[in-house]
Amino acid sequence: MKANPIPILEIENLTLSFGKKSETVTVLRNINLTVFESESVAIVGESGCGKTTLGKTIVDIHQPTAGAIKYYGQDIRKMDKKAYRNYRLSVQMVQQDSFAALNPYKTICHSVSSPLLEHKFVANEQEARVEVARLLTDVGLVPVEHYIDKYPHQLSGGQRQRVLIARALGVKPKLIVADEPVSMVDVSLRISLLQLMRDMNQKYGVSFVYITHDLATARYISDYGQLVVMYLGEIIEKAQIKEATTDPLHPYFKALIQAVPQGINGQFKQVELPLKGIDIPDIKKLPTGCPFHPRCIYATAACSQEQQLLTAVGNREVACMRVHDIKEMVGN
Ligand SMILES: Nc1ncnc2c1ncn2[C@@H]1O[C@H](COP(=O)(O)OP(=O)(O)OP(=O)(O)O)[C@@H](O)[C@H]1O
Repeated sequence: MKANPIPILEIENLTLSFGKKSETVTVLRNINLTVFESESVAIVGESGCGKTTLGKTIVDIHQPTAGAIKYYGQDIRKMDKKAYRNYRLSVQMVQQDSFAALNPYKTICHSVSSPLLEHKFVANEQEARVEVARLLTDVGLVPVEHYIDKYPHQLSGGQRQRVLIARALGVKPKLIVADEPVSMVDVSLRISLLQLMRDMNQKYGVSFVYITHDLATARYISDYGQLVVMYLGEIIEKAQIKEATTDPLHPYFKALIQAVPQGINGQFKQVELPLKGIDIPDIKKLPTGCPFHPRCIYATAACSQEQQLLTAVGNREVACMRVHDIKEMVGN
């Protein structure tokens, strides 16, 4: 952690429900998270745990049912028009599906230059083209003339993701929420895209919130940043990325770490996961007490009745009442 880091975004006691009355589903509960300048935060968890919903809430596509989001200390719901516009430009989202995110009938130059012209980052189309060329170079789409006048279908998935990152960078954001940016990209190209986010983070100091179900990729995005583990709409562990992945504390996070394939002498070892069951409970019918207790090998009767909220354990936060007992039992 850098000395005196400045918070860009503070999410406070955020809850979000979809639907009305009897149909209500609470998808995010009690989320507290601060993202600092130049930090890359990785949000991990199984499918359906609420990662995308949280990402969309950060950019105000979804509005919280309770709680607040602050941008540089100001509640986004209480901002005047100018401050709100600045927040919307400064907090960008890069979606998972690059094909859907780009207009198939517009060239790359058009798609990347539109926000530049709309928000007056450039004076005219000529200037816009120069800036698009600079942005494409920045994200590694060189030589630029091979890409600038192409249509989305003429590029690969990895190249389209680079275009989306270029478009987001054009409006000089402070924070980019990248939702599974590499999941639809060939495995061979994933690391280079993660490296690009890392480079942009280092070159421009842009913070990233990197959403992924693939824990193995989370360690690639930064040396400086938090890892946030979600389970059924809640954060269950929050720690610095490096420390967290070498010493997971929550039993669910321990299982996630063990699920990451580990090659030993070129062979992949089949590991038995420390879970009672692999099925994720339905978010609409949450278990009583700790939501993880039906799958937890360390759960006691108390875990089915009471829920431990996220609590400081050393320099991280964990939502498990048995965390100290488990540490003693497994000896780490
Ligand atoms: N607009 C919506 N209306 C109702 N329910 C929704 C809506 N959007 C998401 N959900 C529900 O919210 C829950 C969390 O979905 P979300 O997409 O945020 O999860 P996720 O962790 O990003 O999953 P994945 O990794 O599969 O994308 C799911 O049960 C989903 O069905």
